[in-house]
Amino acid sequence: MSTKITNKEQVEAFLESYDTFLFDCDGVLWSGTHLLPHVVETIELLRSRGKRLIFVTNNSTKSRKAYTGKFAKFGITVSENEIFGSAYSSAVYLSKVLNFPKDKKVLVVGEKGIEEELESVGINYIGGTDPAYNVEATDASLASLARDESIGAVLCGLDLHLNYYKISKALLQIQDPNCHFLATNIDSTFPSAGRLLPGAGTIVGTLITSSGRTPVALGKPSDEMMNCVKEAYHLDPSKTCMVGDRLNTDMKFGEKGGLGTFMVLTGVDKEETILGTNPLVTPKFYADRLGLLYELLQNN
Ligand SMILES: O=C(O)[C@H](O)[C@H](O)COP(=O)(O)O
Repeated sequence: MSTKITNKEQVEAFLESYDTFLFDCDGVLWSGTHLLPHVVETIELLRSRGKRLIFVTNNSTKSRKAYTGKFAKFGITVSENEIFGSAYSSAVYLSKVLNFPKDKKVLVVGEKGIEEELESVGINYIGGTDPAYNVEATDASLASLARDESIGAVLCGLDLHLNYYKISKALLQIQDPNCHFLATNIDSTFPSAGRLLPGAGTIVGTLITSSGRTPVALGKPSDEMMNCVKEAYHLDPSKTCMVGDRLNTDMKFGEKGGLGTFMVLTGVDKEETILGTNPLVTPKFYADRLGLLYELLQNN
């Protein structure tokens, strides 16, 4: 049974239960370029109560460093080490878990965020935002594709400049079973300006369908990401709460990791889904929006 937070006493009890909050970003703090109501005030409230905040996003288009800029534009001061994105999680996995060889390269299907995080851990890559991959698919360009033995992994995330040539190149590589197939995340959609847009999972899906392979996914709700976050921040799961807008990523991630869970209704999943029969996860708490925590405390 999920508790809906609707009054001041519930907010106080909720805040008392946790000392660390993991925040999803899209659909919780903002929707595309639109900041959600009283988010800044709620973050300030939590900081004033001495809470530790970590922003855990599946959006791989920006690196941790670039994310600090996005937060700043919204008037939220966040340091780089408070941000943990799926691009970084993927870079850590390649470097620490796979010990990715120095003489091999990662073929990136994705954006600058992935490139910058791979650079931060010293991993070589090709593809990504390189204009040389903006190639029209013609008989000639597709015939010119050849498997590159120096590529040891394909890492696929949200790619806003996707094209058939790039996908064909990635498929050619993962047809070799020795080439790792990784996905930053597999979200089917993400909220932007009140609508849902196709998520990284739809792009990864083209490679899953064409190759018949399943990637190792490194965003929420993967254990790989949770292990990485737990190790980086020495979390006490019983005092940590995952805040998100989506059952199959954020809430699942929190539940599997043994954390408290708090869902807001400003993103992908709605109240009917939580209250319906057999929801995928039952969040411990939920509320109409994150900013309500601040708003309810203003009432006498
Ligand atoms: O990659 C995507 O599909 C989106 O960027 C992703 O869904 C956003 O993730 P969130 O910030 O909600 O974790």
